[in-house]
Amino acid sequence: MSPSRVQPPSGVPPEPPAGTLPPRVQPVRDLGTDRPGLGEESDWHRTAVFYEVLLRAFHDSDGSGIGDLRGLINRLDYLQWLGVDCLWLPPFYPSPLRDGGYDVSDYTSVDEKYGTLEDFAELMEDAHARGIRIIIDLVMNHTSDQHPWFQASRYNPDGPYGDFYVWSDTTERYEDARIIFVDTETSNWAFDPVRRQYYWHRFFSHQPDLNFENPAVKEAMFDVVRFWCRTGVDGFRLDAVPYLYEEEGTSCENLPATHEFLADLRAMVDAEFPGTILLAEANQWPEDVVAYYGTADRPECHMCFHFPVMPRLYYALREQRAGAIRDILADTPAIPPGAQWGTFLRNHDELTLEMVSTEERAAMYGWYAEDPRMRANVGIRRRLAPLLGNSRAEIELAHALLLSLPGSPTLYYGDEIGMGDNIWLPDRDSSRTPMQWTPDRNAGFSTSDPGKLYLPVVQSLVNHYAAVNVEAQLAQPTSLLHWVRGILEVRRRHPVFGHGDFVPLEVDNDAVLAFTRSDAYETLLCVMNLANTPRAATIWLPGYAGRHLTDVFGGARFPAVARDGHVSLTLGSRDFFWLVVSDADETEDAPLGGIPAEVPPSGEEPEVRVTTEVHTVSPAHPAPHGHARPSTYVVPTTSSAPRAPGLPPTAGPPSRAPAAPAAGDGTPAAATPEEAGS
Ligand SMILES: OC[C@H]1O[C@H](O[C@H]2O[C@H](CO)[C@@H](O)[C@H](O)[C@H]2O)[C@H](O)[C@@H](O)[C@@H]1O
Ligand SMILES: [Ca+2]
Repeated sequence: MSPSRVQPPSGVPPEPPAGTLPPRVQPVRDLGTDRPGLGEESDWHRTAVFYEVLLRAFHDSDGSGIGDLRGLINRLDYLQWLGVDCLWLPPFYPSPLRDGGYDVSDYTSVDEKYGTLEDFAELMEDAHARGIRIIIDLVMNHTSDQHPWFQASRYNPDGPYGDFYVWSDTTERYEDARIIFVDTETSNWAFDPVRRQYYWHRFFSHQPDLNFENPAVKEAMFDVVRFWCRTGVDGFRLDAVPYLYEEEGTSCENLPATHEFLADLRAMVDAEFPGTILLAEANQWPEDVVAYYGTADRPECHMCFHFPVMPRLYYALREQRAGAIRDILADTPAIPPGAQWGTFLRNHDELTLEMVSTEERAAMYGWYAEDPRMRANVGIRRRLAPLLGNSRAEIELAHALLLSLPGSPTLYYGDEIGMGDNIWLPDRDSSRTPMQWTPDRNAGFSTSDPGKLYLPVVQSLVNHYAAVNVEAQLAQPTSLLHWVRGILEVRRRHPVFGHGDFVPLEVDNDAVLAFTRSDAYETLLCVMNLANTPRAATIWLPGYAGRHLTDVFGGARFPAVARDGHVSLTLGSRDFFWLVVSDADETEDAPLGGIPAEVPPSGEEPEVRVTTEVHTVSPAHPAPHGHARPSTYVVPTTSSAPRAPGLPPTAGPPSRAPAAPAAGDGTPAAATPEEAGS
């Protein structure tokens, strides 16, 4: 069938001149070859803590009811105070917003609802000035059906965009490809009445897939990447990356052509914008995901999200056994040097259950989605705190797992205060509601009329914004917010969590997960009780006989590893330990990974101090292989953050809560965001 030509109705973007590339792939202003940013440190992503922040949900600066770039700029002090290293911004491009912005209608602009490209440049500058990096979402697989490329493709099949999408006269192609959005879609093909052909779409029918077989599509996408690199972004989350190419007789996922394209993209980025990272969103099994790291000769992505481990953290908590976590990590192949996993507890999508067995999925629906309204596609559309029954112990344990297992963690905005969700909203909007800053109107997110908000603030009985908000938690020293900030600080002092080896340990109790993280400078023993009752466990640490164990949070000394290599510990309900493993002859005064804590022989709680001074540290924590920690390093601290009067006191470290350590003079170590002027 030859496609018939139909004239575009008024309102359809004009056809670009034949033979030219799309008009919006050149930078609006040329930022030159000097790329603004934090420099080209190649390894930062391996120790970074990421924070996913939805622009429209974070802070509304102008009372429009929609969060915006200036709002985020205003809240950078909060994020610096919290201690995150890199923001991930989901799409903020012009979009009909039928899929939260993942339906892009212009790749090289900012949607005017959020601000301007100049605002974006200011965000980059201000974030970098605070030592915070930014990666942005790159939605390559598909566009919105409103994108000028698609409109041109529909109306002029013989024009320059005629072959930009995957068109077919029949739906009997690629029949082995599954449907991903099973709640709404019945086919991966949709009929276009203008071109009178079907177009391919892996997601919503309003998101036609681009045709990567067309070299012009590849070039156009490279130019999009160049455009944003010139603004100084530190990297890209590559959305839905397994689906770029299609091939008859396959699942149309993870195809060799997709890997070839990614290797070419990486080569371009390395050559033209070194230091820019690529993070793959490939919701696949580990053996398929590791292919997205590429090979030494043809590297692809620096990071890949580890989708299968995420649901197993939740599974293990309800099953009260560590086996699911141990097994999936055992099935996870090694990754190349310099590469890193991306881990997370929640994100802007449903808690996907694609990477669990049918039996595990059924169990998780039973445990976590008792109301069918809580389900979406193959997953659960709820936030972290309500998923875990708002149990502080479970939320802490989930974070302890996230922050100590291999990978660089991503936090989802609002989870640091235990924000709730709203299952009465459609689709994944249930967990995309406005950030809760204060107990005031619109939770301090916006000054607009409440009815004008892009989504209502959460007003559920348990998670009402009047109770769950940043201001209240800043004022409460034992709040979840202070706890999260504290544990991020502790993690930062132990880069071994980012790049150390992971070794699972033998334990005599199924509820207890134990492993070591080791690098050339230190070894940490991590022990977690997944059960909601106390457990005693004997852990085998071959090679560590006689070593001392010291709690990283408070510096308390634990019984040493026995001569036969075992250690016996008792853990409370949902309890965990992070313990420094040190040589027997290392002294009582050994600093704990950057916190100059003193460990009194009596076993009293030590006083914990943080300063900005350069400390000279004895080689206190040699790794098992005998390497010494560098003798001098700067203790990281946020105490130099801007201050203002009215700081609510932060607590000294409670027994299990790694709250923000106090400064040496006894004053709280860091300013609140309010003090910092946000
Ligand atoms: O752009 C379409 C979608 O792309 C991402 O989807 C991913 O999330 C899906 C669940 O919502 C998941 O099943 C799929 O495997 C992923 O690629 C993006 O994160 C979504 O928000 C978006 O709708
Ligand atoms: Ca595709």
